[in-house]
Amino acid sequence: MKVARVEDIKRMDELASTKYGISQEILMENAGASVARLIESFADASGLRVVVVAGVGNNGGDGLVAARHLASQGADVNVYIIGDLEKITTLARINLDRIMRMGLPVEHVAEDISGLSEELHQADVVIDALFGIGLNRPVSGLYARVIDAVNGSGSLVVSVDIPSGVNGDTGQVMGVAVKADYTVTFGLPKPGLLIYPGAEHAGEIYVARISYPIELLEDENLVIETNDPVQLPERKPDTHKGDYGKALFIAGSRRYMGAPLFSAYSFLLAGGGYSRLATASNIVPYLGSKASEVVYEPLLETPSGSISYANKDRLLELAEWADIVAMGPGLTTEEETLRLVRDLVPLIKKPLILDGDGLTAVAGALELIKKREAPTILTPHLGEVSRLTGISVERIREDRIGFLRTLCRELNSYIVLKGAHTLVGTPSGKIYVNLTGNPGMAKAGSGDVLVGVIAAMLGLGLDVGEATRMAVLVHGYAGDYVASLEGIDGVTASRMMRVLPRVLRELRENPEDFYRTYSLQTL
Ligand SMILES: NC(=O)C1=CN([C@@H]2O[C@H](COP(=O)(O)OP(=O)(O)OC[C@H]3O[C@@H](n4cnc5c(N)ncnc54)[C@H](OP(=O)(O)O)[C@@H]3O)[C@@H](O)[C@H]2O)[C@H](O)CC1
Ligand SMILES: [K+]
Repeated sequence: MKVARVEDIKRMDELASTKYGISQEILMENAGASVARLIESFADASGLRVVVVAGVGNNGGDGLVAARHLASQGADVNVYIIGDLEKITTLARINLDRIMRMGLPVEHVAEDISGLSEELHQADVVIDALFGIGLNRPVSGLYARVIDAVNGSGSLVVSVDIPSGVNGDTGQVMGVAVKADYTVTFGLPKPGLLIYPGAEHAGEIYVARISYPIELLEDENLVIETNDPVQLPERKPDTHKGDYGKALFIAGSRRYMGAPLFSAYSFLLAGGGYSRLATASNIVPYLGSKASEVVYEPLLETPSGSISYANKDRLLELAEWADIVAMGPGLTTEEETLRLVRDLVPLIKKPLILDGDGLTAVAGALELIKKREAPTILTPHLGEVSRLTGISVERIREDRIGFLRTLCRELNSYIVLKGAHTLVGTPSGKIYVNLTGNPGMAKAGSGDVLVGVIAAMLGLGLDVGEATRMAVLVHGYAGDYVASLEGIDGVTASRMMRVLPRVLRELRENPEDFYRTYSLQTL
């Protein structure tokens, strides 16, 4: 499903009326009606005590339309308007007029919110229609007090379009924000509903169809979309291991033995063909006993047990043999090893996955990545991408998607920006918001499994963009699968690795289960 930023929605609105003659009034009527419809789907409207908290913009207008629909179904609706009535929009004014003529109790809250607070506590349902995509500054004063009162009401809260106070594009809370049980968003989901903390404020998201033409909903100019599964290529009967990708993993050290194991073995468990692990010779016997299907290339070590620079030529030979190269997991930050990584990055003429210490090696030396011809996939978490670019985590959090789009273009790379939710960016500036995964996965080793799965998706024959985003989806799905079996605290890299084959079988045989679990509901 496409995801629409505020600017996208404004363009869609413009086109809806200029190109199709679909007026804002029609859109508002459908929007408000969809909010009422959601509420009627879980509660009998007659006698239902509903409090609508409406701003003076069109978000408020939607709330007033919902008030009218619910009242006409017999609900007991009280409406509170917050804001300067001099600035009320035309459409909000028209709908305010309609409900007043219907005799609905409407109160304009200027300063004292005691009446409103009392009503909020008595309400069965509160409709939050203060701000939507028009939020353009931190919430303060009376609005902040009203939002606190809504959050403290203990009533079920339905937010109109976006929980008021959440930035629709970035998911940041602008001072204070409504914590909703449900959000009914119009036309297409906004990024801020899918990125934390906005995602946490949205509750269950329903995407309401309000009669935008399909062409607008699927417009190629919409650069963000939810990360939906791609069709996995069939494993043909008459094939041999080389057909599913020959992957070279340059990983591990005497200190980190799990990382190379998780990445090289996950590749095989996610369908990869030939897994070759070039690692510190000292740990090969141990790893060999853990994963005998992996082929090992013992490497010369530094005194502290990291991969030494002397291996450079041998590694370039191995890269020639491979279809895919992954470099970084568990390498350590020993200077000699980082120098080796920096020298290898521009010389490896195959798709290269850079993770963990491999990213540390190129931090501040991004031209090494820019001058690569073969595809590059980077898999940083927030801290790593901050080190990589020198931009603070706080700055990145202000606009993750904008930051990622710029970085992918600059580095001509596919970048997995791990987090909640993980984002996948492509060099052409497309962004995929991944909806699988859970906080239990934020553990050592989890990222190493992802490296192996990306290599496996490439080995299965997906193109780089599809392979990267499908791997992120599979990885999160595996994490959710283990969390459902073991509880969220039991999600470990080895458990995730073990369930990879089952997750792939699920995606091959029952993709509808995926959609049922992860797709945003439409209304
Ligand atoms: N195309 C659609 O998706 C449809 C959208 N609809 C609904 O319309 C809103 C957007 O309505 P809009 O009037 O543009 O803005 P809001 O209602 O979100 O905000 C109202 C005004 O509030 C002011 N504002 C912004 N931030 C703050 C703040 N922190 N404190 C106080 N006031 C604030 C701002 O006006 P200013 O003049 O003060 O800047 C906003 O304009 C959309 O979300 C949907 O719900 C249509 O009804 C259906 C189709
Ligand atoms: K709202």
